[in-house]
Amino acid sequence: MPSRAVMNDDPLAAVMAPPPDETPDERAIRIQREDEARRISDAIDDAIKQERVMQKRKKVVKLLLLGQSESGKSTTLRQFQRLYTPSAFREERILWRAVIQLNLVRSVRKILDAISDHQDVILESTSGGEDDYDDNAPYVHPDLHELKMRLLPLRHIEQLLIAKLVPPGEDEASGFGYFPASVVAPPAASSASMSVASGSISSGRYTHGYSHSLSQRNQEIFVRPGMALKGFVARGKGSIGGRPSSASNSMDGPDEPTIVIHECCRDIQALWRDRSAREILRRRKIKLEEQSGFFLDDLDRIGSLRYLPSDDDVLKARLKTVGVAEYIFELETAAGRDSGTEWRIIDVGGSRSQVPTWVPFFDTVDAIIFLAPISGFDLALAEDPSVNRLEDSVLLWKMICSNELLAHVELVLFLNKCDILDKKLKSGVRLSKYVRSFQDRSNDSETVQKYFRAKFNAIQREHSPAPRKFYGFCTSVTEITTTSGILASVRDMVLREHLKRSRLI
Ligand SMILES: Nc1nc2c(ncn2[C@@H]2O[C@H](COP(=O)(O)OP(=O)(O)OP(=O)(O)O)[C@@H](O)[C@H]2O)c(=O)[nH]1
Ligand SMILES: [Mg+2]
Repeated sequence: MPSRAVMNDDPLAAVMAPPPDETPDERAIRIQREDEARRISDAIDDAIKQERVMQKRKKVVKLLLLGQSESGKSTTLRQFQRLYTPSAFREERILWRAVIQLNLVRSVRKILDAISDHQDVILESTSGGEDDYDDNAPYVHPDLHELKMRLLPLRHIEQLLIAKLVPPGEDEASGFGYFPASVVAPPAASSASMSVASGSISSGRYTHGYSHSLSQRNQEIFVRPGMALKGFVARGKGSIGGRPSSASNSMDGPDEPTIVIHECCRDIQALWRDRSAREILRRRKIKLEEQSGFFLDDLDRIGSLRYLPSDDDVLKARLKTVGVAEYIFELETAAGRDSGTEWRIIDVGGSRSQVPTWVPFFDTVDAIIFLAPISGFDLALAEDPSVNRLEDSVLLWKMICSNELLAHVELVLFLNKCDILDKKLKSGVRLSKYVRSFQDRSNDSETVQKYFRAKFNAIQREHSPAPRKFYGFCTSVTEITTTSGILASVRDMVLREHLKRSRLI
């Protein structure tokens, strides 16, 4: 037994030492307590060891979502969450209300701005003409100016919603101007495999001269992963990319935006149905219904004081991503060979300035889902009106296919927004006007999808450093049923290839 003097050198031993006047009974109780503490401590150590072993055994699959801005990356992530962590998705639906309200209010403002810039059309009014809207839509309001005045409170609501969603001091949104979806970009040099026409764009359709002030007034609201102030929070585990925070979105009762939107509902409806307003939009080539975050046809629901976003609403909401974020999914609905797999899905911002931020993830991913929105063949990039969206997608696809770091990474192509493509083609827009190499093929959705699939496949074959399989899907990722099936196939394929690779290693 160490002497008292030696023990005093060790302050811990001094504290732990039994009291000098301990009785035999006290000693027995103390020893019993110490044994119990040791048993608990050993159990904790064992649990930690077991956890480490589990971590080592756990399959981690990394999936990267790539594609230009508005291609549908974050929507695909939301679909993934809806499918595999449904309770988290359901819980978060209410948090999207403010985003959807802002999307709605912005659509209203686009109409009001267009009206302000086109007084002449209001005075002319409209009778007949080549309407591409519902002919039964009543000419509701004889005085659009009066309507505009009545909708003024929405300006304040827009500011309120922005303040609610964007953290203070975050002013980068000003760098992202809105650009009308009907704008046609003059394509730059045609891409090698798919020539995008340049000469066929009539000056009438090339309308990107849309007033500068208007584009500034329509900055897109974005979410920066990791923004944890009062705006958006990109939580890790099981949470969704670009999800709004709950801080100011309680179900306690209708908040100010909900009340004001409810009160303005009839006037918004009148504005949206008004023939003069529709004529102005038509002349300006503004097709709100084809733009992201279009909710004007859902006013009855969204204008309700008790509005709770549906799954479809959450998938249709538009919230731009800036930056990169990794989301960890432990699948709630895991089954069979999926159990124990941890999915890490990386969502990136797709606008041009953000492409360099993708690269650091290239050497650790198992698979990439690349989204090419093929409905954008007649549109310009929001961030660069001189670049055609389809051409930009082709160039990005080529860049990804040819990248040496990705030579052995599985590439899955989503030719996305097929629903919009279908509507566009049915409305009479001819693909051959924009994509010359399409020539005189039939202008129907099926032929067009087949054509794009073949072109993107050819690019992959030509540019991949090593041969690889082509996984190409025609998708509309806002649609629930079709997307569920496709994501299940992708999940199985990625997992299968991942397992094969781990066995090889
Ligand atoms: N109709 C239709 N809309 C879609 C489709 N895919 C995405 N969208 C909508 O398009 C908008 C843009 O989609 P996002 O998922 O935000 O696009 P993103 O690629 O994440 O864009 P960034 O964050 O800017 O890089 C959203 O309002 C979506 O609801 C589709 O297949 N069909
Ligand atoms: Mg996004």
